[in-house]
Formats: sequence, structure tokens, C-alpha cells
Amino acid sequence: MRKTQIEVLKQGEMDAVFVNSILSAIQQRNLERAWEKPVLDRVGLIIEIFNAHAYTKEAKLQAELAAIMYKKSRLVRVRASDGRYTFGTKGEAEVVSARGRGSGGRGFISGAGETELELQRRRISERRKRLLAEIEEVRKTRAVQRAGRRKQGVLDAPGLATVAVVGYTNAGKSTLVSALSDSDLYSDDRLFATVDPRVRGVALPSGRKVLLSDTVGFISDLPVQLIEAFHATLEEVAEADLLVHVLDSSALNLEEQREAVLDVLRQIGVSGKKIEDMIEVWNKEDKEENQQNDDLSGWLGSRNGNEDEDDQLCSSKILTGVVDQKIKSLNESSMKEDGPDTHSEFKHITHVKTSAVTGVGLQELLELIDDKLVQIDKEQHSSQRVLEKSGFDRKWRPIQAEKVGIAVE
Ligand SMILES: Nc1nc2c(ncn2[C@@H]2O[C@H](COP(=O)(O)OP(=O)(O)OP(=O)(O)O)[C@@H](O)[C@H]2O)c(=O)[nH]1
Ligand SMILES: [Mg+2]
Repeated sequence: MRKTQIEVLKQGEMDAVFVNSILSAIQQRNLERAWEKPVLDRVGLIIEIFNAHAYTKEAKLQAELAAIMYKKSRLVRVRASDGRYTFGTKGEAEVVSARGRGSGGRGFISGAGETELELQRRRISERRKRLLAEIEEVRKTRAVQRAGRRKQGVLDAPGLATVAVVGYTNAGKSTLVSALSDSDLYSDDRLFATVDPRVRGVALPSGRKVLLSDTVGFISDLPVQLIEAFHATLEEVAEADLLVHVLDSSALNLEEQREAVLDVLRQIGVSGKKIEDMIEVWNKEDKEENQQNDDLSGWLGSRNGNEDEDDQLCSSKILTGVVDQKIKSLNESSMKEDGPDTHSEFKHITHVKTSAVTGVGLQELLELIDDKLVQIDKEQHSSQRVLEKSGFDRKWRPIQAEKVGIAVE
């Protein structure tokens, strides 16, 4: 870190210091020493929040995997003030475990055994393996459930399609899914209120039933550890028939949020066609346009990418792992002032303005989902027909030797 700015909110009550950049393990250790408080960088904070909001077994497994992978990357030895190498957050002296004594190192006498660092690394690797195996089980169960839903769809023609509601964290996804499905999903004005995908049945204006799936919120530069750990959950999104992208139209860094979501979708393997077919929902239209966005999500997104020039530091009170404190950026001047509709490049995207709170635009959104699914069905049928036709052709035509690379004498 070169230049740093520190904003300390309610220092007396502060349990941890949050730094909005990705710190190296050494930087983190030095700051913890200087401030005598745990320091969380961007990745650590996000993992902390995921952990706090994980209620189902699946979400807990995924959050733990992300946490241990993060912990592994933080395992360092540093030289303490007395010149000795120390280890651990409080700087405990390095210890030697019984494992490997006599067999490790170079011979019996010089065998250093296993250092605390190695021991921790081994424990993490073992735990990681177990977690991955358990997550794989979850993934399989999800695949079976999805197949079951599809099968049910075939029986209940015209089909039980899945519509995944995606978007930046705090955009209003859960509120929207609740409003559309007359059910109550947990929503809150905090980051990552939802970390488990929840599926709700909704009847469209045509009478067709679909499954709406509320998903985990995305964020700029979603840490790789989280994408990997939450693969099973994110698979729901990649496998959905249609995506509905919810945007908080009052967010000042709206373009950045949109891009961050598109980036994550690409990273998890969503096809370009599915992204093109996506419906955009410009939510929170009841809120005053371009109002100051004091959400932590906005702050995180807006500062993103400036770490080199001006590492932004701020603090947050962490209560039982949940960030309840809103953090304000020192300067939000770089925020865009335009609303979503002023960006001509996105004008071609099917969109609807909604308020999940007042209900404005919800009927229109359901109609759009209906229309899009009809369009997708048609496209699928026609590509199916093309496939069947080409299958028929292949059946009856003799193989042309030159096409399959057979040498002809
Ligand atoms: N004014 C207004 N507030 C909304 C609207 N939709 C959602 N909110 C509020 O925005 C906050 C976040 O809503 P959530 O539904 O939890 O957002 P989310 O996208 O599910 O968030 P994560 O699960 O954290 O990704 C809550 O305080 C909601 O009450 C809206 O249309 N208008
Ligand atoms: Mg949610």
C-alpha cells in the first residue's frame, strides 16, 4: 500500500477494521499490529458476511470452504520484534508437531518435524477435501432435483421453466421474488441477505407456471474463492431457462454493478444467448433518481479498481459476523449521474421499470417473462427440428469418405 486514507466510524465500538482493497497477508498482519484489532480486507469481509448469512447446510459448507481457502492464503510466518519468526494472528511462536519427527527433515537428529505452518496447511487441505466431497453430493442432489422439475414440466405441458433472478447484492431480488410469488423471502438492506437459492412457484398471466429462483447477490470482483465455493449454487443460474437481471436503478454506480453481474455470469459459464435473452428489471423506481447511495454495496463497487492510487480504508463494526454498520465513502464524486435509461447501448435489452415495494411494473414483468419463454420455446423447438432433420439425413446418406478423413485409394 502506498497512500492510505482511513475513515474510522465510532472507533470506541469498533470490533474490526475493514480495508477496501485486497491485502497481502503481511500487510494485513502489519495493520493488525498497528491497530491492535483484527483487519479484514475485501475478500475477508465478504466471506465473513457469507458465513453469517448461511443457514442451510449447503450454504454453510460453501461458506466454510471459502473461509478456509482464504485462511490458507493468509498463513504466513513473520519476524516478531524480538527477531524470532512467529505465526498466527496473535503472533504465537512457531511450534513443532509430533508428526514427522524423526522421519522428516534430513535424518533423525536434524528432522525438524512439522512446523505449525505446515500443520495448519495440512489440516486445511484435509478439511478442504472433505468439504469438496460434501459439496459434490449437494451438487448431485441439485442436478437430480432439476431433472425432476424438468420431467414434471414435460408432464404438465407447456413445461415448468426455471427463471433465475440475478443481480448485484441489495438490488431487491428477494423483495421482488416475494412480491411476485406472494411469499415471504428474507430481504434486508444489507449485503448478501440471501446466500441460498430459494425457489418459488409463480403463475404467469397466460396461466403457465414457472419456478422463480432467488439467488445470491453478486458484487464487483467477486473473489475467486467465492465463485469456486459457491459453484453448486451458481449452477442454478447457469442452468435456468431464463434470467431476470434486477438492477437498483437508484444506485449511483449502476453501470459498474451491471458490468459486475455480467462478468460473473460469463465466469460461471452462462451462454451469450442466455445473456442476450435476459430481461432487465430496473427496480426501486419509487426511489428518487440519482439519490446518494450510501449502501456498503455501492461503496465497495464504486471504489473498486482504485487500490493502486489511493487505497481506501475504512472501518466497520462487525457484530456476530454481520456488518450492520453502513459505510460511507470519503468521496463518491466518480459516481455516474445517469439513470439506466440514459445508456443507449442497453436500450435494446428488454427491460421493465419496477418497484418491488409498491408493486409498480410487476404485472408487466410477468407478461414479459411469459413472452420471452414462448420465444425461447419456439427457438428450442425449431433447433430441435433442425437436429432431428439432420439426424434423418445422416441416417440415410452414405458416409462421404472425404468428410470423415478416410483415405481413398
Ligand atoms: N424503495 C425500494 N426499496 C426496495 C425495493 N426493492 C427492494 N428494496 C429494499 O432494498 C433492500 C434490499 O432488498 P433485498 O430484496 O434483500 O435485496 P437482494 O437483491 O435480495 O439482496 P441480497 O440477497 O443481499 O443480494 C431491502 O431493504 C428492501 O426493502 C424497491 O423497489 N424500492
Ligand atoms: Mg436476497
